[in-house]
Amino acid sequence: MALKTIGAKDAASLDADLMSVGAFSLDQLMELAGLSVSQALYRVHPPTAGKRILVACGPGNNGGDGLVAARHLFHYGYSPTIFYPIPTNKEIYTRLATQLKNLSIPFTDDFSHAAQSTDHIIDAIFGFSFSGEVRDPFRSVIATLESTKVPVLSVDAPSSWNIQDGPPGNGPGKEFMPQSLISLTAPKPLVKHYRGTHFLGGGSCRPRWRRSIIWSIRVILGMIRWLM
Ligand SMILES: NC(=O)C1=CN([C@@H]2O[C@H](COP(=O)(O)OP(=O)(O)OC[C@H]3O[C@@H](n4cnc5c(N)ncnc54)[C@H](OP(=O)(O)O)[C@@H]3O)[C@@H](O)[C@H]2O)[C@H](O)CC1
Repeated sequence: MALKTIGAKDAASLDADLMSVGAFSLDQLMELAGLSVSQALYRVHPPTAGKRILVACGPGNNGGDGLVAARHLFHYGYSPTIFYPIPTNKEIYTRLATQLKNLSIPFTDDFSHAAQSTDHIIDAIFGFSFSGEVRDPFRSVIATLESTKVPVLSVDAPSSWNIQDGPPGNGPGKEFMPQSLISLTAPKPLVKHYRGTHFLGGGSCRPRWRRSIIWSIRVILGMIRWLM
């Protein structure tokens, strides 16, 4: 099924419109994004399948979605562990990290070690603002995601993939194909290279294709309305 997609530039300007004309705050959008991520994880990996969830968080808003998702997962009964190697100083991220620490959710510095004793991984490293080749300290993290046998749910984009063109031609990530992907706001063009379970917001695109088409149309109409 061909899905309508929006590129990185349009996704960023849609978010900017939501926060200006739409009067949403970043906290609200991130909370909804992280909640959707936690629900997608629950769908593909209920707690009975294993409660240990390793959440890899990058330095941008994609990482913020991961921090929010971890809090919700804790309240569903999972045992999340956070890998967050470049904690960002902006207030929103420090509050999200404090909320997790207040719940005694552990943070780890060693991703490859943590990946050996977890039941599922959430890849919230890079979203639609990723560009170029993966830089350190994330190169070895992407290599671990690529080689691990543990299932991975990627948030908005499989980290290391070009938002427009999909997997990189070489370097870390060229073989990375997460078991699940959740697209936020709308699918990005990279989804045409994706093979796996695909969620849109909180709903899976496979069995719920009618709903995803309607949802995509709503997003496009919304974009046109904001632009006029
Ligand atoms: N509407 C929604 O549903 C919402 C979705 N959200 C999520 O936000 C991301 C986009 O967030 P953004 O902060 O714009 O960017 P990213 O998180 O994708 O990444 C930015 C950081 O990544 C670094 N970066 C970029 N390229 C590389 C690279 N090649 N190697 C290493 N690091 C890289 C970048 O560093 P710079 O030094 O380049 O600035 C940034 O630190 C979207 O995808 C959703 O997941 C929001 O929650 C809002 C609501």
